[in-house]
Order: sequence, then C-alpha cells, then structure tokens
Amino acid sequence: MNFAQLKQPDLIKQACYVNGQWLTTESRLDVFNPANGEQLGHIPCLNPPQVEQAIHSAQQAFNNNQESDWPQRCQQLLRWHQLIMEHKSDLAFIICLEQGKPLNEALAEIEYAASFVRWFADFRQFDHGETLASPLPNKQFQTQHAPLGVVAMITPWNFPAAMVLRKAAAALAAGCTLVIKASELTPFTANALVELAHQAGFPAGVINIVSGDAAQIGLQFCQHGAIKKLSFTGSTRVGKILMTQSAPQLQRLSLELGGNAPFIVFEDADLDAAVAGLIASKLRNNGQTCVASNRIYIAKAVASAFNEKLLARLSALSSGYGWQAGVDCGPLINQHAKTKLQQWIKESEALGAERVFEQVNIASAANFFPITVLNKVTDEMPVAQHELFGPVIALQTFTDETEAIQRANQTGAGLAAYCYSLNIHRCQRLSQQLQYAMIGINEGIISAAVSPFGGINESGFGREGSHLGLAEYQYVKSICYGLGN
Ligand SMILES: NC(=O)c1ccc[n+]([C@@H]2O[C@H](COP(=O)([O-])OP(=O)(O)OC[C@H]3O[C@@H](n4cnc5c(N)ncnc54)[C@H](O)[C@@H]3O)[C@@H](O)[C@H]2O)c1
Ligand SMILES: N[C@@H](CC=O)C(=O)O
Repeated sequence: MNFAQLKQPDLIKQACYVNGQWLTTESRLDVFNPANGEQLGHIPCLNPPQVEQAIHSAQQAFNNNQESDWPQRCQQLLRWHQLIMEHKSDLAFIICLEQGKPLNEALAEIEYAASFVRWFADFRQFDHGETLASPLPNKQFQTQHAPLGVVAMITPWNFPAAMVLRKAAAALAAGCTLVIKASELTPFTANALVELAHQAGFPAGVINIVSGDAAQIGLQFCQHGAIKKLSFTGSTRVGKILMTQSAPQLQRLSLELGGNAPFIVFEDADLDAAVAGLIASKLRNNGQTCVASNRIYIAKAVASAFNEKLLARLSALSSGYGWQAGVDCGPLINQHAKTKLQQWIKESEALGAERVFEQVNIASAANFFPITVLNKVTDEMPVAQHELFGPVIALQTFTDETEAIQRANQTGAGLAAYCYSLNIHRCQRLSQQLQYAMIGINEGIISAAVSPFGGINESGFGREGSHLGLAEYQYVKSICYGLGN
C-alpha cells in the first residue's frame, strides 16, 4: 500500500516549503507506515541556516502584509477550504497510511480540520476593535486587533491535519505568517495541506514548512527574535522544555498538552449511551487522543451492568489496516507506544488489576495492540496515573458523587472530563466542580471549531478554535486620539 494510489500523487511532497518553493536536501529522515512498517518516503533534515531562511521569508511576507490585504487573505482561506474538501479522499488516504487510523476516521479528521479554515475565514470578518466611551471631552479611545507577526507552530502525529489547521487557519486569519514544523512521523499530510495552500494562492513566504531535528528546530524557534509566538501541541514533557527555552525572549506561547480525562458514569445514567460515549471518546484514533477518557469511574450500583454492556460492544470491534473496509481500530504509532502500555498493564496487574477482556480480532503486524479492559483498577496504579494513549480501558468504581468528583480532580492534568447522568442538577454541579477546561456531559465527542479547545494546569494554556483561537494570534492596540481643547 503506497501513495501511488492517490488520485493526485503529486500532493506527496518529500520536501520543505520555503518562500513559495519546495526545497529538498541530501540529508533526510525516513517515514514509515505504522501499520505494516513499510517505508513511505522521506523528508528533508534541514540545517539551522535553512530553517533561518524559512523564518526570514515569513518575516519578509509579514512586512509586506497590510491590513487592507484582508479581502485577498479571506479569499485565499476560502479557496484553501474548498481545495481541501475537493481532495478530502486523497488527504484521508495519506493520514491513513502515515498515521494508521481507519479511512472513515481519517475522512472525519479532514472535515473537522477543514472546518477551522472555514470558521476562521468567516469569523474574522466580524472581528473588530472598539471605540470606547471616553471619560474626557478632549480624548477619544479606540482599540484595534493587530496580528502578532511571524508565528511558529509545532504539531504532533495523532491528528496530522487537524492540529496543523486549527493553528494555521487562526494565525492566517489574524494576518500572521507561519513557519510550521509538523511531526516527522506524519509529515505528508501537512505537506499536502501546504501544497493546497500554495494552489489556493497564498503569496510566497506566508506559509513555510520545515522538518529536521525537532529539538534543534524547537530551540531555534524559541530563540529567534522574529518569532513573536510559538504555538505547540504535544506532550507535557516537550511543552515544558519549550516554555523554559522561550522564557528569556518572553515569547508568547500556546501549549496544548497531554490529558488524563476522567469518565464518570452515575447510577442514574443511560448506560447504553454511556457505553457508546466511552467507546467514542476512548477508542477514537485507537485511544491516541489528548481528550481520550483515561480513568473510568463507574458507580458501584451499576458497575456490573455497565461492564457487561461494554464487553458486548467491544467484542464486535476489529483492529486492522485502516485502508481495509470495516476496520474499527488501527495500529499504535510505534513500538515505543506499545512497550509503554504493556509495561503499565503489567505493573498495574501486579498491584491487583484484573484483565477482563482482551481483543482477539486483531492484525498480527508489530504495532497492533488489542483493546484491553482492566477491572479493579485504583488511582495509584500506572494505568490511572499515566496518559495511556492506547486502547486500554481502566475501570474503577466509586460510591457517591463527592467521592467521584474528588477522585476525578486528583490529577495534574486539566484538559477534558466526561460524566453521564440523567439528573440535570447533578450535571450542573459536575460542570461547576470538575476542574477541567472541557467537559462532556452525556457526550463523548466534544470538539468543534466553534468551541474553545485547550487545557489548564499540566495540560497547558491557550485556546484553539472559537473567537479565543483568533485572539491567540493578535495583540490589542489601545489608541488615544487627542481632540484638541
Ligand atoms: N491538548 C491538545 O490539543 C493536544 C492535541 C493532540 C495531542 N496532544 C498531546 O500530544 C502528545 C502526543 O503527541 P506526540 O507524541 O507527537 O508529542 P511530542 O511532544 O513528542 O511531539 C510533538 C511535536 O513536538 C516535536 N518535538 C519533540 N521534541 C521536541 C523538542 N525538544 N523541541 C521541540 N519540538 C519537539 C515533535 O517532533 C512533534 O512535532 C500527547 O501527550 C497528547 O495528549 C495534545
Ligand atoms: N482529538 C483532539 C485533538 C487531540 O488529540 C480534538 O478533538 O481536536
């Protein structure tokens, strides 16, 4: 299985895009299909002067950009959205091959990713400063929303299109220019999106994409005076490195980091809906989602009924190659992800967890991992302490609401939380008392372009999507007009 099967194979760029040109180098990084280990291609490993060229071209393009250019930028965004939708089956196939998720999920990711481009192009037209009521007769006060300048973005492999477009669309709508470093595990989706941006008519230098040594490029972004903001999505570990590195420049940062979402099912929940919600939130992208439910708390009174329904639904799911019909889960991204999960399961079993389900209907290639359900988990076990990022469902029980809330809040992370109950008062209490930035109430899939996405605490800061996502790439200018005497 390879990219030759694309309707438009020239969407595959084994290159970086700098100042409107695709650039290749002798030095390369190889890219593999996580499902079968086959090499898919390679991307350049740029050296610091080549990365500098990309930053410089973004700076030049920003200097040439005027607020009056917005109508053209808006047209470019709308054209980009249209091209992405026209090529969605090819783009989904690229995601499926380099990231592993099933084609239907990859297609859903493209539509979700494209929705940010459309949303920011539309919303920006209504974004404006204000004229303020002046307390002084001889002065008038106004605010303007100004673009920050050159923005660097570093994105992960789990949503190779959505994580790029959620940032890029907002920054472009704000009037910024970009240097993107996508994950080296999934570069071809980002490159194809940039090729479509090129076709949509963005001028040279407005969008640049680089690849190479991640740590070195990250450091270069953090230390570069021309880069006014760094927007990062990835692990908490790397987020902390970037924050430390960028502190001396007081560079603006958005950090979209890892989660450890509680999923609470109360005795008054619709159990079928709760099982469906858990499967949706836990097994989307085979568990490799920052908002995936991680610690599953079920009220003691309904635990055995819930578990029975859950295992019945899980038995019908299959794992396999994403490009084959009827596949529910793809592989993990690499061997490291698999070894980590095996280790945490083993350590948790040694502490008393019981394996009550292990999927049998699964492809035999190296990175596949069976959907696994553990019962009798406790909060101290590794499967509850770590962001699992895989298809492992760690079940715990609780006695009452106070206990559930207290245990759910007992983590450093603060991204997403979920609860299922048909009691409206309880749902309102939970929405107030769960200390998470995003809460799903009787719902397992919570993201949309219109809604602010982001975390608190160890899950980072900054918001993507929504009007707040645009503000991340702007600064507010306050203007005071003297009106004479
Ligand atoms: N909160 C969110 O919106 C969100 C969304 C998706 C993923 N995530 C998180 O991302 C993680 C999974 O992604 P990952 O494994 O690609 O994360 P990662 O932190 O390993 O890598 C993310 C990106 O950072 C780059 N990188 C790695 N080391 C770096 C360094 N020293 N300096 C600069 N860049 C560096 C990588 O090349 C990649 O592009 C999970 O923790 C997940 O929860 C969060
Ligand atoms: N799945 C998230 C991204 C994090 O993994 C989303 O819904 O946008």
